[in-house]
Amino acid sequence: MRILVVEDSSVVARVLKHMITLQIGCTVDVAVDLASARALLREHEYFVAVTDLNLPDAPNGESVELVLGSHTPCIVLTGSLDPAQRRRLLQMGIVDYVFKENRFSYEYVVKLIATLARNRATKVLVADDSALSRKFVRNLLELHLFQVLEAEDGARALEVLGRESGIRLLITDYNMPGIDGFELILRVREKFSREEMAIIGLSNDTDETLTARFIKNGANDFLQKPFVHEEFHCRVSNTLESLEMVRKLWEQANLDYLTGVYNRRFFFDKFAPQLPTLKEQGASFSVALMDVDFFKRVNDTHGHDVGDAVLKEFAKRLTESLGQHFTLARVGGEEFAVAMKGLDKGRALSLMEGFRRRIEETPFAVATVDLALTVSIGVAELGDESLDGLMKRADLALYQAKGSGRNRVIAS
Ligand SMILES: Nc1nc2c(ncn2[C@@H]2O[C@H](COP(=O)(O)OP(=O)(O)OP(=O)(O)O)[C@@H](O)[C@H]2O)c(=O)[nH]1
Repeated sequence: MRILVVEDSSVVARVLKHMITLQIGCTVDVAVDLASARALLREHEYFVAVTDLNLPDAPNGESVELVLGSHTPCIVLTGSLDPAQRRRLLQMGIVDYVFKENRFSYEYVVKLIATLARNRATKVLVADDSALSRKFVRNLLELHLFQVLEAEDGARALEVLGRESGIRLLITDYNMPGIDGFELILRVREKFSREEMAIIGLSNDTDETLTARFIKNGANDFLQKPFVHEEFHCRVSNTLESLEMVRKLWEQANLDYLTGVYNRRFFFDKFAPQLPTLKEQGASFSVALMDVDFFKRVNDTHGHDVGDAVLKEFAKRLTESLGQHFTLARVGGEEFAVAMKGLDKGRALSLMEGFRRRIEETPFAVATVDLALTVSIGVAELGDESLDGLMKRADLALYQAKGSGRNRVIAS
């Protein structure tokens, strides 16, 4: 990623270059006037250009025209801006403008660049029955490099959400034929939690209770139409920032910090409440509990770091073996559990036997050592018991596998 800074003040240019290089880790070129900016833009493709509005050879914002003319997203730095200039710059399609006031202004620029880089991978769905309104919102989002999808009503929005994975933000109008904004949010929240997707409501309805109603229905924020560019972008970026924060908290609570697989808490929270229904339906459900054999020796001989790397590799191999169908968690130090919905004892046993064999056949290449390791596994199929009871039976089977020589799978 390459960034262009067009700035005649050597102090400002140096500060910006330093901060961007340090915090974003990309190459920064500096142009001190329009002529050198033109030459650099000819030579390189830039992810974004941060440009001063007034340069010695371009006193009237010609640098903005130059940058936008080369299809490069443009952030404008300026000492001041009157309302007419502001309107003109926004119409031209700049990403944002920043006043050169203090160090927080430069921090804002760096944060904005980092946000733009993230936005490139962020999908946003816009649901609105007005084509004009959709286009307006799409343009604003595309200026900030989002991947934008559109739906002309609530039903189509649900269709898109069913077919496209990874949509992080839904922006929905209130008044739409068929499924309106409220109903759409309710339906979306049945499938997507607040950790998975953020929602912003829009409306030009003057009902002053709308904001609260949208938020009570599951939206994260609400915008009254018509809105100004700056407010739209602030709301979108705040909403996505809080989504990111909620997601991080969720990850800290539910994922194992070392291997990245689910943790014990997630495993029990997810499956304990499901067991009564699975029993009622007569569905097959098995669990496996596994433990790397003589793992203490790995730590004792090669050190804790190598032990950690083995656990990571073990979790990776197990994830690959299981595919999307089954759930894996690290439930203890070197102990992993697998939940296998739809598998009876026999099928669970053969799946685990395949995995045991693969561990035995392929040594772990960690740091400079090749470690031949094995795993013992206990399997149990759901009977008339709680998840605790089922896990205890799998644990007993694992204990038997250890006791009868290790490197084997035993079903209870
Ligand atoms: N490197 C590393 N080691 C861990 C971690 N958690 C637990 N352990 C180690 O795992 C080892 C478990 O050893 P034991 O329970 O005695 O069993 P074992 O050596 O695996 O032998 P068996 O299970 O009887 O085959 C201990 O040395 C723990 O310190 C971890 O997060 N990282």
